[in-house]
Amino acid sequence: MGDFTTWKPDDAARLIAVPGERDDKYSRGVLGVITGSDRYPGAAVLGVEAALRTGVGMVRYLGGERVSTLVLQRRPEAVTAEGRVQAWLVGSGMDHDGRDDQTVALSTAAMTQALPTVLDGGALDLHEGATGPVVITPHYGELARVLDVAKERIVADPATWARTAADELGVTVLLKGHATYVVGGGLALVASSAPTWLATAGAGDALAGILGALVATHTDEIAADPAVLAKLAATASVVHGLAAMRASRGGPLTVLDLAHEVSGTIAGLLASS
Ligand SMILES: NC(=O)C1=CN([C@@H]2O[C@H](COP(=O)(O)OP(=O)(O)OC[C@H]3O[C@@H](n4cnc5c(N)ncnc54)[C@H](OP(=O)(O)O)[C@@H]3O)[C@@H](O)[C@H]2O)[C@@H](O)CC1
Ligand SMILES: Nc1ncnc2c1ncn2[C@@H]1O[C@H](COP(=O)(O)OP(=O)(O)O)[C@@H](O)[C@H]1O
Repeated sequence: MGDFTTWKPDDAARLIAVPGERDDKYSRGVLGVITGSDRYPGAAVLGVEAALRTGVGMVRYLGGERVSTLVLQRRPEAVTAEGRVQAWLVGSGMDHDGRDDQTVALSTAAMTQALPTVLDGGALDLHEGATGPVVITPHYGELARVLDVAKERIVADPATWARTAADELGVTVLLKGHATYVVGGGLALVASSAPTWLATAGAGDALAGILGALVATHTDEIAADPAVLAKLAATASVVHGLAAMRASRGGPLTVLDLAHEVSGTIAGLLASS
């Protein structure tokens, strides 16, 4: 993996924000989430579930009525009213070619608040209008679209393309695959703790939720040091991979089972650090 540093569970454990006695739901961090669409409503449910399992003061989900109803049916903890947030997660399950007016307006407003933002799925191109630090989470096909290169070139050398993307786009890049490469803030990290059973629809939506929660609970640290965003991205990948191991137990997994295992994965990381 060349000059990429392997990000290990011990490293990840240091990037978990444990609430203090004086913390409340607001001081811990509020994650604003603009994900899902009528075409892909499940992506919103999976991302919110994974974010809450990662630990965050509040998830504020903003989306269409149908998707909001599905999110609330699964997670009544989610707040669906607009309000202040510390970080954004935008784009998982967003219909890239058919973003509706409400989604465009919400996403555009989110991108100009100078807050740390995770961009996934159908919102990867919104990094251009962002005023805050951005981490994008493409798979190979999505990065090919963003950079307008053939997917085969990225498949052949993902580590190099993760670097190229970070340089060209000026954002932190988390490039998903069996090994996940993270480049940003002067760091080049790789996480490869995931079982191959993780190659299943919706797994990336859960990863985005995990990362969103980690970002929302570290906004002061990100403001102080841009490299923290890359460390959080690699941590999300490690947590995701370990939770997938626990959900899999050597066999197939479902993404909700993975999300369920995130809480125990984090407890395990903290206990062994
Ligand atoms: N339950 C839900 O609501 C779910 C919602 N989801 C949401 O759906 C949206 C669309 O996501 P998507 O990845 O399915 O399609 P899209 O971005 O158009 O891919 C473009 C092309 O890229 C390729 N390609 C794809 N994956 C690849 C990979 N891992 N590694 C390498 N290549 C890969 C493939 O090209 P091919 O290999 O066929 O040439 C594909 O045709 C997105 O917002 C997501 O969040 C999903 O998470 C599923 C569960
Ligand atoms: N062969 C593999 N081995 C381990 N993990 C994989 C493999 N292929 C994909 N993954 C992981 O599964 C997830 C798939 O995400 P993504 O492609 O965005 O799917 P979706 O859009 O359906 O959620 C990513 O976290 C990626 O790192």
